[in-house]
Amino acid sequence: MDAPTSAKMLTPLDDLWSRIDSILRARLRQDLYERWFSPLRPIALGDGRLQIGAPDRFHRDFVEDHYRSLFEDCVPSLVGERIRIVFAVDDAPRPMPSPSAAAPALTPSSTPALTPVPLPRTDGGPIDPRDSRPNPRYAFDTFVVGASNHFAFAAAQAVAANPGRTWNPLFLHGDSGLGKTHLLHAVAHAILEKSGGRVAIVSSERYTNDFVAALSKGTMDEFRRKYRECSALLVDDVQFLAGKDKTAEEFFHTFNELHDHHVQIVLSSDRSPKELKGLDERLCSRFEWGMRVQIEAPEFETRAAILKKKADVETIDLPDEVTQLLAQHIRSNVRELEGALMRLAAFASLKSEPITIQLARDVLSDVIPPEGYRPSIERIQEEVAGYYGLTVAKLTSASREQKIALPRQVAMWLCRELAKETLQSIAEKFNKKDHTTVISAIERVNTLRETDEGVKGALRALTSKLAP
Ligand SMILES: Nc1ncnc2c1ncn2[C@@H]1O[C@H](COP(=O)(O)OP(=O)(O)OP(=O)(O)O)[C@@H](O)[C@H]1O
Repeated sequence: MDAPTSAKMLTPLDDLWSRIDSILRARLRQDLYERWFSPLRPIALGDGRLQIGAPDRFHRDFVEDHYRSLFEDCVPSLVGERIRIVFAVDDAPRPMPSPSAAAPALTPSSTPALTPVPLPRTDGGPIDPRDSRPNPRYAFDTFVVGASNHFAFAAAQAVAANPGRTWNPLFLHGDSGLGKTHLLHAVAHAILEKSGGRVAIVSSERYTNDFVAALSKGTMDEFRRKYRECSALLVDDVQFLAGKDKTAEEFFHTFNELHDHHVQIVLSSDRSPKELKGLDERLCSRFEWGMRVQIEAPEFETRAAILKKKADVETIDLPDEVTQLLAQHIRSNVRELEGALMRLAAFASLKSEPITIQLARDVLSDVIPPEGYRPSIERIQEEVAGYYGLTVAKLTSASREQKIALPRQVAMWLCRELAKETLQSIAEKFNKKDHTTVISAIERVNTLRETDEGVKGALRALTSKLAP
């Protein structure tokens, strides 16, 4: 981490940062520290928050995803109060560390009062060409392929091998944290390697911000050059274009121009084009012109393989039984799976202990339930009611309306599967006289979970919430 430049004139921010730095430097493995923490620096302290700058957005996202809890654990004890940690991109040139900036001793009593310092401007600035660079960590060879994502992987590789000619656009969709961004960046790398030039890879939020900035500064020509003069355009999370009519219209014209010139377009979204509400139909129908592929939540073996690969890359010594424990309990989001691994590795490093089942259970108690844990029927009823926007009273009523009957059947199925309750006790908690209703509910859900996307999604989301 960049050290403050003068020990004599330490501001509260510099002083706090020196303390955080010396804790992390002293306790973390050196390679971990050098790689992720040394490039960070403090930006501002005040109004109950500490803002930390990372050199680019990949670095920021990684530290935010994986190490936020480390800061949340150590900073409040240094300042003696609750404090919010905010990560931002801060790529201004960094001063050389000064040898006089040795960290002060770590005595809580010498922690200075927190004097607010001005926060940096957040109003944009010139378009940074580096925004369009793909993240080097997201490549095809770091992506683990399994049944849940092999179509998406194959489509991404096909598009990268023959950009603009195979499927244009390629539209990847699926729940959060399942690897859509990873594949987008992998395609961008491969196209850059193959044909050079410039690829424009951007989140739809960034695209929107750039568009708004260009409008207000009168730099539309520059904006259009950025997004139209490229060998591929890859836009992440296009669902955020919904409701932003002017931006979506500009994107529509960009899409048409690139498509007409056989420039590859790759898009990702958390839902399919048909489900994109609030977005011009002409645009949504264009999203279906090429290939649309859904990425599903990875199955157990893929989750375990992802953990193994990640541990290899980060040189983390991860025993098989801990891999299995994590893969068994963290099911629906690879980002959370990776986050758990990194949190575990950081704590093992801080405590100078090897990674064991016990350490995993201690550190990850929020995502790994105690052995033998089963949710109660009441908890299942609450979660199911919340998921479907009902009250528990409605869920357990005698109503036969489909919008209540289906959630009730889902809840009964979960009570049997997760809570392992008897048919009779489930019937009682749903105000049914006998258990034949429960049997029919379970049979219906068993059929629907094979055929109905809505039920499949509900069971996945509810299971991961109730039995993490
Ligand atoms: N199959 C996989 N193999 C290796 N890493 C994966 C895989 N799937 C996801 N990841 C990793 O999980 C993390 C989250 O993935 P990513 O950001 O691509 O998800 P996403 O689908 O774009 O999520 P969101 O919709 O929230 O943006 C990344 O670090 C990514 O490298």
